Order: sequence, then C-alpha cells, then structure tokens
Amino acid sequence: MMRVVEFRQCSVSSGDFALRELNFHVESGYITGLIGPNGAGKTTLIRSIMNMIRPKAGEVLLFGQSYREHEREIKRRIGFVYDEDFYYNHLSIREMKKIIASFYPTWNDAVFQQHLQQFGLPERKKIRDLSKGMKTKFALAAALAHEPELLIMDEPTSGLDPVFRREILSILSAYIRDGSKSVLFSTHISTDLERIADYILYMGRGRLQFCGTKEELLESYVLVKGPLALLQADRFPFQGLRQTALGFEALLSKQYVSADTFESPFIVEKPSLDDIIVYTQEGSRNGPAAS
Ligand SMILES: Nc1ncnc2c1ncn2[C@@H]1O[C@H](COP(=O)(O)OP(=O)(O)OP(=O)(O)O)[C@@H](O)[C@H]1O
Repeated sequence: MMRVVEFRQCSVSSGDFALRELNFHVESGYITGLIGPNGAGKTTLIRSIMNMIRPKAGEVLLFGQSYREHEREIKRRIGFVYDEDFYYNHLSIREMKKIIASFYPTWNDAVFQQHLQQFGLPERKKIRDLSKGMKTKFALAAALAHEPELLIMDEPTSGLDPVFRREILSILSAYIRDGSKSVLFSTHISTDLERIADYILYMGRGRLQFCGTKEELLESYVLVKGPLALLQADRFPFQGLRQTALGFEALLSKQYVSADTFESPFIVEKPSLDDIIVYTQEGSRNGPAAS
C-alpha cells in the first residue's frame, strides 16, 4: 500500500507553537479524518503537509517524494480546499476557473462542469456573491477537476448546513471508491468522521495522540457509568471523570476492562469520537495523561 503522506521524526512550528516528533503516515485509498480541540495544531499540520510551513527537523514525504526535489510535481497531485478565502472576489466563477486551471496540466473541464451543475453553481456568478457553502462547493469542484490523487481539506464542512454536508460526504466517499484516491480532512464535526472516515489522526496537547483506524480508536476505550458511592477512582485510571445527576461517568482504556470488571449497577458503553476527545482532553487537566 502506498503512503500518500509520511512524516519522519518531524518537528514543525508556527509562531511559538510547536509539534514535535511527528511520526505517522496516511494510507492511500482511504478517507483520513484529522480531529482535535481548538488550537491542537490541525491547521499547522495541514500547512506542513502542503509545505506552507517547512519542518524544523525531520522529513515530510508526499507520495514517497520529498518537497525538496519534487515540489511542483507533488503539488499537482494534490487538491487543496482552503478554509479561508483565497479567490479574487471581483471575478466570476468562469474567470476564476481559468486561472486555477492554468496551474494544472491534468485539468478536466468536463469534471469541473459536472460538479458545477451538481452543485447548482452558475458560471457567471461573481465569487463575492457566493454564500460560504457555495464557495466551499466551488473550491471542491476546482480541487476535483484536476483529478488529484490526494484531496486535502481544512474544515470543509464547518458552517455548512446538514444537507450540504451530507452531499459533500457522499462526494468524498464516491471519490475514493476506485481505490486510487485518498482524502484527508480536518473537522470538528466528529459525526461526519463516524460516517465516512477509515483512519483517524487525533491531535491534542501539542502532539499526535493517535493515528490508526477509526475502529481501533473507538474500541480502545469504554465509557463507564455508575453510582458515585461505588466509584473506585484509585483502582482504575479513569479519564475525564465527571459527576452527573445519576452518578459518575468516565472514560477508561479498554486494557483495564474484561467481561466481568464492571457488573451491575455499572454500565459500560461504547464511546463516541466526541466522548473520546472531550474526556481525554479533560484527563490532562485533572489527572494523569493518557498512555
Ligand atoms: N503564526 C503563528 N504565530 C503564533 N502562533 C500561532 C501561529 N500559527 C498558529 N499558532 C498557534 O498554534 C496553535 C495551533 O494552531 P492551529 O491553527 O494549528 O490549531 P487547530 O487545531 O487548527 O485549531 P482550530 O481547531 O481552532 O482551527 C494555536 O495555539 C495557535 O495560536
């Protein structure tokens, strides 16, 4: 299996923020979701994948190649959907498209037109008259039109209504279907990832907390609930322990749990991605760090 993105012993910094010892790779042919709380470094990581930030140490490889020798070639194989505005607002979609298309020898105008139609975007419309959702759709249509092997997006679904979001997710799923394309995107909407991601990169506390399949992450913890009086906080390394009206609730690494560890009145549930983010972040404030 090809590694579309690989970080080897990388350190990157942006201002006084630093990510150190980044060692991970993204598999080709899948959707990888990048999650983590505000300020965790998701945008910093994406910018370093795009070579907009150069690593202080280590190596970043795209498609097994280094930006040092193959920048132009690598960039042509990536479709990038920005979170922020980077278009010329006074241009129409058609005019802006011409500029973008000129950068990509593989530009496929039929694909672009097909997405414009599907998204209901009129070519004559000025960029400044597009809503946020329409801008995202235009950016996605442009990114897909040069048929990139890797599509990278920084929070593409933020600020979009559920219908738009669902539509984008189904386009992404269709995009990777033939096994030769890959998608990497950051989001705070973890239900989107529960729906379509195969792999998860989880950033938090200034480092990469997890890189693996979504199932692996979801199955590495359980959510334990029970009466406060029976809480054995000293026996188990609970994370993000909280009291509710009904008792306590906390995340526990599955390695501490077997079939009969918690019997009634305890309840053991599968956590959601949100549970894992919220509880493991709290764990850092209240107690020992995650292993
Ligand atoms: N140019 C810069 N100068 C100073 N600090 C910076 C700079 N760029 C980023 N940072 C800091 O780096 C940290 C990580 O920011 P980053 O945007 O990568 O996080 P994020 O996970 O994308 O956050 P969010 O979910 O809020 O978008 C933040 O604390 C931010 O303030």
